[in-house]
Amino acid sequence: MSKPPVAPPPSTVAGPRLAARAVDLIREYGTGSSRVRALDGLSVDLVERRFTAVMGASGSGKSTFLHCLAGLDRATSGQMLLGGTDLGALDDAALTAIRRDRLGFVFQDGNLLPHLTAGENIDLAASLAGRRTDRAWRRELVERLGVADRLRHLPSELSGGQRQRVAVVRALLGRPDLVVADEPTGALDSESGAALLALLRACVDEFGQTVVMVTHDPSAAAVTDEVVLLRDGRAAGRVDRPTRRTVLERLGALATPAGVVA
Ligand SMILES: Nc1ncnc2c1ncn2[C@@H]1O[C@H](COP(=O)(O)OP(=O)(O)OP(=O)(O)O)[C@@H](O)[C@H]1O
Repeated sequence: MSKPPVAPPPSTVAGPRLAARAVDLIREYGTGSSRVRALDGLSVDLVERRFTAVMGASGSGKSTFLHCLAGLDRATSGQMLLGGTDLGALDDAALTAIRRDRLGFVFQDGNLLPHLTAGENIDLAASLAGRRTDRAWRRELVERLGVADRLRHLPSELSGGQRQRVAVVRALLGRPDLVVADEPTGALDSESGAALLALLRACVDEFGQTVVMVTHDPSAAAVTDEVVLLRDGRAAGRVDRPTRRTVLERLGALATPAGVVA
């Protein structure tokens, strides 16, 4: 007896392999009259081994999407697929395991634990997971990000930009398949921002990782392979091989009512 056809998981669909796919994602916060729909039927494909920027006006749902993508938040409905795994179908323990094994997340504010030194923050995930740290890779990361001399300091003794860079080391140390970064250059001066973007670029080009980054900065977006635009919690087009100029144009068009391009 022949089995009914089963849809292939996204990572085996012909064409570029997908690192992740959002399907009709809805995320609501609050109830009743205070209910906010942060994501309103968002569908997005994220191609593996590509550097993707997520852009859109303030409040368009970028951070909410990133949190769903990284398994830090659950959608109200719709699917968030990581490879072939539907994150919404996982219990908390399985979700934690995926975050630990496959994801690196850089938060807007660094999100370091205040009572641990920068170095201890960097090593915490590996030691909790009982994993051995790749010392050479750790040394390369702290040097490339310019925090080698700050590792014995508490987060409160670091600048915002240093905290951000320590958080990047922490996120990249385990060589996760998917690196998710929420405005990683937001707190950095232009030189540190450029070094960080070059490192994220290297994650894709040299190490075969997938990077997804929320940014408001068209120059940062120009370092990526592709920009996904959001508007009012929905997909509002993409910019392939973006330049600062094409990104600015598309963001400008998005700001007008007729500007949504599928
Ligand atoms: N925890 C929450 N509780 C209630 N509303 C929320 C929550 N998180 C986000 N929102 C709302 O959802 C919408 C989308 O927010 P989100 O932070 O995803 O947007 P964003 O595009 O990342 O914005 P920004 O560029 O300003 O960071 C906004 O209207 C926001 O106020």
